[in-house]
Parts: sequence; C-alpha cells; structure tokens
Amino acid sequence: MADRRDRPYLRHRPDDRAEEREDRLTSVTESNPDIEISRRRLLGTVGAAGAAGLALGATGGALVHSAFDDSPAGAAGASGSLASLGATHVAFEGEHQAGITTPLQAKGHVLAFDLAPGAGRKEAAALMRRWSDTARLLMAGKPSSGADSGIALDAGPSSLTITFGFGHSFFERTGLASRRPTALDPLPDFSADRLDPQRSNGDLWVQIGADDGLVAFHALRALQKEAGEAARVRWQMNGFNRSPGATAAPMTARNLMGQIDGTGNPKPAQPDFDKRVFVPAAGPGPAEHAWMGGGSYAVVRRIRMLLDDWDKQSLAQQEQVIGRTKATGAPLTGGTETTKMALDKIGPDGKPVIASNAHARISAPEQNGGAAMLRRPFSFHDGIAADGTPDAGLLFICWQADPLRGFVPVQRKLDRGDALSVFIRHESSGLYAVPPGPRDGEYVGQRLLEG
Ligand SMILES: C=CC1=C(C)c2cc3[nH]c(cc4nc(cc5[nH]c(cc1n2)c(C)c5CCC(=O)O)C(CCC(=O)O)=C4C)c(C)c3C=C
Ligand SMILES: [Fe+2]
Repeated sequence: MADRRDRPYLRHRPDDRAEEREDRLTSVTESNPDIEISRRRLLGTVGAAGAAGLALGATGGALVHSAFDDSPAGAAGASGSLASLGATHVAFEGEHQAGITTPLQAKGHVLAFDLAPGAGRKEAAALMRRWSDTARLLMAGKPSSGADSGIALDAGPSSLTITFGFGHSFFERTGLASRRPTALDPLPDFSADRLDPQRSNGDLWVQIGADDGLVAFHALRALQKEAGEAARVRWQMNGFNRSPGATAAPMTARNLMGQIDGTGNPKPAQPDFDKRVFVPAAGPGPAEHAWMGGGSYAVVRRIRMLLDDWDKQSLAQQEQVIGRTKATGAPLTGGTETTKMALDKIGPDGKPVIASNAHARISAPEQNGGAAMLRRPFSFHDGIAADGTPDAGLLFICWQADPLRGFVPVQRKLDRGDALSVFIRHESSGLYAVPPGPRDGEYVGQRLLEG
C-alpha cells in the first residue's frame, strides 16, 4: 500500500494502525447493528452519554482523537482529526449487506443500471466484483483503486453504505432465469399508480447513503465510472434526511409533510425482526434460490407529495389523515410516540378516534395479517414541476423477506382507502433482490453468479 505522504488524498484508513485496530469495538445496538466505532472515539466524544448517541451522530460536532494526528495537513481536515460523524465506519462484509438496518443517513443516491447490449453473466460477475472492491474501499474511508476523483478528500467514511440488488430483468440478461426467486415476480398494478417506466425497475440497483454529501457523491461517481462499458444508468434519484446531531436527542426522522415517520418499524431487538426482513439462511425454498439466504427484498417507490394541497389542511385534518399527532407522533388515542394505537377507541362523536381510513391504522400489521416491512426512506426535492408545485416527496424504500408478506398486502389495502392517497402520487417503482452481505474477499452476488 502506498505511503500516506505519497498519496495525500488518502483518507481514513482504519486498518493502517494496530493501535486503532485494538481500539475498535463492534457496537451492536437496537438501531445500528452494523456500525463499528472506536472505543477511544466513544470516550473522547460522548463519554457517559453512551454508544447509541454517537452511533446516531448526536455528538454536537465534537472533534475527537484521530488516527491521523501525524498526517500531512489536509489529509484529515485542517486540525488533523475527524469528528465522529466523519469517522463512523460501517462494515461492508457481514451476514447482511449494509444500508438495510444502518441508521438513516443524511444523503442518499439510489440508481438503477441496465446491462449493456451484449453483456451477460460474465460481464455482470466482473462488474459486481469491481463494484464490491470499490465499495469495500470507500466504506472504509479509503480512495478508490483507480484514479480517485478526490471529491471526498479530507473526509472520513461518514457512515457510507453501498448496497447492491438485482432486478427481475437481470436474470434473463445473465441466463439465470431458473435461479430467480418467485419473490421477485413483478409487483401487481395498483389503481393509484402513475408510474414512469423510464424511472422504474432496471437490471441492477444501487443504494448509496452517507452522512456527508461529498462522500455520497464520490461513491456515486466512482461506481458510475466502474460500470464502464458493462452497464448504463437507467435512472437515478437523490435524497436526503436530517443530519445526525441536528436534534437535541436522536429521534425518529420526519418527512417533508412534517410527520414523524418510522415509528411503527419493526425493531432489530424484536424476536421476529430477522424473519420479517431477511430471507432465512437455510431455506425454505428450492436449492437454486439458496444464494438469497441472508438477503432481503427492497421495494423502491418515488412517491411525490402534493405539498401545496397538504399545506392547506389544518393541523387537525393532517393528524386525522395519519392517525397520529404531528408534534410527537403519538397516536390520536393518547400516550407517547411509542404507545400502541388504541384502534378500538370510540370518540364522543361515536366514531373511531383513529379514523377508519387513517394511514397508520390501515398500514398497521394487525390490520394486514401481520404483514410488516422495514421502511428506510430518503426525502427528495427536485425543484419545481411544470405545474408550479414542488417536485418533492419520499423515496420510499422498504425491506422485507418476501414482498408478498410485506409491501404488497399493505399497499393493496392503502390503495383501496387511505386518507393519505389524495396527497401523494406513486411515480416510479422497482423491486430488487438484495443478496446477503459478502464474506471476506467475496463480491456481492458471487453465490448467484458463480454458484
Ligand atoms: C405500502 C407501504 C407504505 C407506503 C407506500 C407508505 C407511504 C407513506 N407513508 C407516509 C407516512 C407515514 N406512514 C406511517 C406509518 C406506516 N406506513 C406504512 C407503510 C407505507 N407507507 C407502515 C407499514 C406504517 C407503520 C404502521 C404501524 O406499524 O403502525 C406513519 C406513522 C408513523 C410510523 O409508524 O412510521 C407516517 C407518518 C407517507 C408520507 C407516505 C408516502 C409519501
Ligand atoms: Fe406510511
């Protein structure tokens, strides 16, 4: 490996120093099971406040001990040290790919590629190997192996995650149709769909998330370059979330309608979490689908919010649409954000307090035979549309072991009578098989492409 002085653009290199390696601990919390942070950083930043706060980025921007105190000026910021936001590193290898249970990041890019005409299994395997090599480096805060653009110069890994998936069409293109799981069958049509085929589906899907915009864009450019002649971008969407540390304490995200969004998500500590979100490592299902053991299915929808119409509603009307308060996210039946909704409670007017068409009621697992999904969205804003309204909304991304037991039944029900539906428009859609996390030296999807 090149000396840091030879390559001043080298950024955070967690494996360079034994001391740093020793200090590493794997912080497994309810919300961030795959984030690795240094014990020294924990002590140096949050101390008694605990790991969860740091992992969620609520450090108040404190500068901490750096592995680069002796690094040349510019290699890790003017002071030679990285804030915890920059230093946080998410592992590329693991049972599951990163970017599924990782806490929401502040910046995101989601994009789909189509394999180039004439490219097949061999080219796809080579591409996945190149992309995985690049993701491994960038997620560790290192430059890409080719001519690095320098866009992320000075920054640490910043919780970068890169997640790869395969669309339905990938399997024909690569001659692997017999190994395509039935869970990847196209989603049914929904009456409210206004889908743009150019911005839907695709052979390959990539999700990039980071807590720094330049780190995220750097990864985007690197992966686009690595695609070379093998694949072309079919569509790309850019999103954002609140920055870590923006709120006094870590809290559930808000969307562009101002609602607390994510409360009802299954929690990693719950006993059925894995069953709901990840394909079991050993079956069920035919052996030819075993490559997906430990993987998950992502449903991706660009959902436009009709914000001018939404903003005309009174606060009470907005809260009725969801069934929760805007300020705290508590159910309209009382309590705090985490209080269970009392769906049977009747108000003085003889009607359910949480209306029969309230979004949170209709989408609740108990109303859908237990169907549940892990929602992990980004907001988007692409300026003003031709009609003068904001082209903004939710890049809705949800994760499940089987879309027929997650997204599909819930969306079917929402499609029939969700009070929110007049304020949103589904504009694009994709369903992707996201293989398990790679082992050391493996590339994502190797068990499919070489199995
Ligand atoms: C088919 C799945 C879903 C789509 C599409 C969807 C769109 C969508 N949702 C909101 C805002 C909120 N959703 C909330 C809860 C909620 N939504 C879904 C599913 C879809 N939402 C589920 C499964 C749940 C959880 C239900 C539960 O377990 O109780 C909430 C309430 C807070 C929360 O639990 O997260 C809000 C707010 C928007 C704005 C939107 C499309 C733009
Ligand atoms: Fe929702």
